[in-house]
Amino acid sequence: MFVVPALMRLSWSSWALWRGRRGEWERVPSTGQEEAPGCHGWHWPGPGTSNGAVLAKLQAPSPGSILVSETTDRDLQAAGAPEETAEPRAMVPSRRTWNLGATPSLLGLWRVGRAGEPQPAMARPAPASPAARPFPHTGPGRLRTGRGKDTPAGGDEDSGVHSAGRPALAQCRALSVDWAGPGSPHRLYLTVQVENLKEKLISQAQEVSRLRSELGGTDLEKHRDLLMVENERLRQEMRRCEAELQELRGKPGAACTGCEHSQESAQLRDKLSQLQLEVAENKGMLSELNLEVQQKTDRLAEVELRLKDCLAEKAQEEERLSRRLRDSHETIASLRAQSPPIKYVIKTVEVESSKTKQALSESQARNQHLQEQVAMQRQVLKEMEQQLQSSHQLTAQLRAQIAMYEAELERAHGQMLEEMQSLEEDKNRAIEEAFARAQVEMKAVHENLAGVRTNLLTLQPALRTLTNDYNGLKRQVRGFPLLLQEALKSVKAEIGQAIEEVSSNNQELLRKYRRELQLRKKCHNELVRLKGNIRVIARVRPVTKEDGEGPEATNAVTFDPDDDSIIHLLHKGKPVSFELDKVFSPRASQQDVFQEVQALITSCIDGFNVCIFAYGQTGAGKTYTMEGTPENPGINQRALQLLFSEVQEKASDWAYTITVSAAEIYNEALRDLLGQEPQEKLEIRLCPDGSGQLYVPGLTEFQVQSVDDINKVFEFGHTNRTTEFTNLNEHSSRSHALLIVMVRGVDCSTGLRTTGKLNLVDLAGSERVGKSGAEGSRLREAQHINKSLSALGDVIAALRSRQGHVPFRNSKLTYLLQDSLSGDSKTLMVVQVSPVEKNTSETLYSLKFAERVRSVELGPGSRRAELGSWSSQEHLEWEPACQTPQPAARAHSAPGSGSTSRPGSIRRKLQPSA
Ligand SMILES: Nc1ncnc2c1ncn2[C@@H]1O[C@H](COP(=O)(O)OP(=O)(O)OP(=O)(O)O)[C@@H](O)[C@H]1O
Repeated sequence: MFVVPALMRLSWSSWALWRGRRGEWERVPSTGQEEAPGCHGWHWPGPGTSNGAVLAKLQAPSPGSILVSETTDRDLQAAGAPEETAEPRAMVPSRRTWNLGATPSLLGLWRVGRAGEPQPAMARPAPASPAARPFPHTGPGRLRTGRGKDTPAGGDEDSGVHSAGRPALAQCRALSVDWAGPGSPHRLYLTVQVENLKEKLISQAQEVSRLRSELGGTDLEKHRDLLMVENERLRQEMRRCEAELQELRGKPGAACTGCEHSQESAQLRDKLSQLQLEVAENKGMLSELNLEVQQKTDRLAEVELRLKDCLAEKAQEEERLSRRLRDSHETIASLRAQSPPIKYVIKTVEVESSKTKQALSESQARNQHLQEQVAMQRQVLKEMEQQLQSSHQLTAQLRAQIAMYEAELERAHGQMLEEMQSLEEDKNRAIEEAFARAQVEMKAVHENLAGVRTNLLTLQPALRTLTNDYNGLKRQVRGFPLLLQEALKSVKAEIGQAIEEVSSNNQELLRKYRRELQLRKKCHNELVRLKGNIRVIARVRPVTKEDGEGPEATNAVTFDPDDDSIIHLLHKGKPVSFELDKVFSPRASQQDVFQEVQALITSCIDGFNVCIFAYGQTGAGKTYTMEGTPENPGINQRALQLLFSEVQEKASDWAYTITVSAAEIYNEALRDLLGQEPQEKLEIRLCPDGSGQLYVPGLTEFQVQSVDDINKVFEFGHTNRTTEFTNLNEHSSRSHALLIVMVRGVDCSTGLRTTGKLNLVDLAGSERVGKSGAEGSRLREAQHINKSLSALGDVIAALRSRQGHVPFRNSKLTYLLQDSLSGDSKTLMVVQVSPVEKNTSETLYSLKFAERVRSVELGPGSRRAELGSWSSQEHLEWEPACQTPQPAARAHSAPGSGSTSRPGSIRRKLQPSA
């Protein structure tokens, strides 16, 4: 880059030096239209020259007049070759800015003005603006020597110059007589040649710089950088592909033939194809770049060759010039040697004119001056040679740099090739892997396809069969409505028949069910009957704090561990045994007692009347057994609970209604415990419908649906009793309390109605108050109690002896319980026993009464004998004959055997009294 300015400086300085030394060069003003813009005329203002003599000087040049123009050697060549062209057309400077259409004439171009007298015709207007100037750096008055990169107007400047040949020496001779003079055309020609060479050097340097800039630094490096960036991108892309491949390899079942992997494989194939395309593009770009580099290299070599040629030509030209110079010197010497004619001439001239002598002396001086100039020019030439040498060195350096750049380019190219090779290998490897994987997947797909084909082949017969079946079914479907109608008809007939059968079966089953129900009832009834329609059980309460302490509070009751129907009583030191249906010790729970009762509850639901009453002296535990406590309820509560649960179990077939009434008999007066007026005495009457049923007008009846309702009823009755009597405990001991439960059922399927009545009776205390000498109200109470209890005994005795007349009306109690003590009714008497010594007399009488009741039922033969009427105190005053405890026979012993089976039985003891 620094070559061109250096050369330009060198060129300009040489001209400036030349002019500065001479101080005689002046610019020729541009003149007229013959001179194109940019043509600067310079003339040598020799003495005695005129405008009109310019052409004559050119045609017959004389010393002191010269034109230096910014022309090429071709211009000068054309100018110095009048024999070749009639008009000096080639004098037109070969700049493109010249108007080549207007061919200047020698007269216009080679006009020489006198010093200090510029010719208007030769004046050339200055460029309008710096931009209009072909070389802006060259101002007016400055000699412009560089041609720059301006294209020659003819387009064949270089070739034209060299091919057409430079002006021959003969031509120069023809143009100038004084070849050796300082202003001779020959010297001018040489000077111009030197300038042309300089220009060529500058041009070559510029060309070299341009090539260097084109080849080395900028574009190639940029391209190389671009390629490196592209390579880096391709590397990253390849690494990413490798990572993806690695990831695909790492995935389990990556070789499977799933759609996802196929898609990934396709994507990879696409990427690979893209990479291949990019590699191909890069290859193409690289080849283009290589081609360009090769072209640039060729051009560089061509320029170098041209430079060499120029140098060679320059050397030849210098040699030729030196040869010419020598020839000129020799010619001058030979001319000088030809002294006679010269002397003759001189003498002639001296003779002819002193003026000529003067001109000769001036010419000699001028010749001397030209010689000095030639010497100076030689010096300049030497300097220029040195400069040329330095430019050679620069050229060598540039070549070295170019070589270095080429090496670097080669290295980059090699690297790029290596990277391309590496990328190619990676690409091939990836392609191979992808291809292998694709092959595996394709193989699996083929296998699947083969399997599918096999299945298809095997399915085809099945498909045919199915098609046949389908067609058959289609035909069947077409006829299906008819078939359906027929089938429906037959099915309807079958269903009707089945319904009839089922209906008849149901009727039969219903009949059987009813029969079975009746049978069950009968069996149950028979079971109860076998157990005894009147069953007697005893329950001994435990010793309580109320019994006190001491000998009177000792236990006088014992039990047979092997027979739960025997109870032993130690009375006045003598043991007395009694046999009942069951004896419960003090350890027996309420549930144990209730288990003996629950069969009667079932009978009540079946439509039987049931009567359960507790008998015993005051404080023996009657109320506890019947009512119990809230925490441990007695027979009443449990019976009703069982009643509700049984009713709910049968709710699907039976609709039951349960009603409850509560009454009290005190001193033979019947009172409603649930009524609004509990003090009102009620009467027992026969139903007016003639059914023989009894009813109590005014007795309140509550319908209950749950145990809670029952509890409310009990609470209400208890409240009535409390309100009526201040000493409830005392009163309750002297009255009979009755809970009357009516169970009415309807068979939902048959409409059969059943009615069962459950009487739960807590009798008054049975102690012998009358024998103890009680008086007044106590006596009256005792009499009523004894009367009612005796009446109960009479009724029971009459029932078990199956007498035609049962004295129910002897007391309010038996009268009210009439329907529950007759017929198929079931009766259970619970004899409550106090275990302590002080109550043994009352216990003895209670047990006697119970045993009598039970024994009366047994033995039909003795029944009649026992059916005599009991006096009101008889059951209390009877003394057992058997003092020794004996095992008693069961209630269901064979009739007639009872009197003989057990010597100590009540019946036998009763016989004498009968
Ligand atoms: N089996 C038993 N277990 C525990 N305590 C009992 C038992 N039987 C009765 N008792 C208790 O004995 C006492 C008297 O009982 P209860 O009032 O039931 O006798 P009662 O025969 O009904 O008397 P009354 O004729 O005066 O009504 C009560 O405190 C009762 O709790």
